[in-house]
Amino acid sequence: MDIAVAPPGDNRLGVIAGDLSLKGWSWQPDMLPDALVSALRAEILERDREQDLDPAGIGREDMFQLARDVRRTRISWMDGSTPAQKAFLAWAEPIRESLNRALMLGLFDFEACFAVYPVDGFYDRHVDSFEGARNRVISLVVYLNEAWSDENGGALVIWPEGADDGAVPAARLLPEGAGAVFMLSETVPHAVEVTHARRYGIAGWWRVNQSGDGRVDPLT
Ligand SMILES: O=C(O)CCC(=O)C(=O)O
Ligand SMILES: [Fe+2]
Repeated sequence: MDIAVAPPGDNRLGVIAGDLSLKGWSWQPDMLPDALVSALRAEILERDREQDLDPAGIGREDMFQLARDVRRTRISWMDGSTPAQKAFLAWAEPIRESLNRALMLGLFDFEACFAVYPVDGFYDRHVDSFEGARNRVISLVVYLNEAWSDENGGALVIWPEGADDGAVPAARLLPEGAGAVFMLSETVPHAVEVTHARRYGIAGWWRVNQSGDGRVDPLT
């Protein structure tokens, strides 16, 4: 069964592009359509129940290392093989096109994973782009939690672009269902505070093409 998903309205896409160029991040409450959130939530709950999730590391491939002192999450990469994933990837595509038009970023592909933070899960302050490669350019996080309150912890803390360690955060966002956060992957530091309730979401990244110098990108 296909899930019909209308693309986000043009105005919202314009606001996101404006926020990104002005301050490097954008918070969009209630951004995902209800039908899409329900389907994605059903899938992440199912994967959680079936324990079909892997401990997340830092970095990828040869740089991959488990780092439980930095990050405690379980993830499952999307491959577009379920109706919910297909609908989510289709929902993300016009955003890529719009960001490319507005900001001339040359975003080329998109990778995403389901992410479950167990009770006591967290992710220390970091930026999303790996050292040495300009692969991830824009980060997207969407939340699939049914209801969330401040006592649940698990807030996403965002610092201003390029802020140093002691800087005052720019925002502290509760992971409320259907909300979406956009960030410049290379320059916006962020962290997930310790969560006191199971916390469900998706993390995704739009990447630029790294082909050249004897390597073909994407690798798959
Ligand atoms: O779940 C969040 O709020 C942020 C996750 C994150 O920073 C990441 O996966 O890189
Ligand atoms: Fe991140």
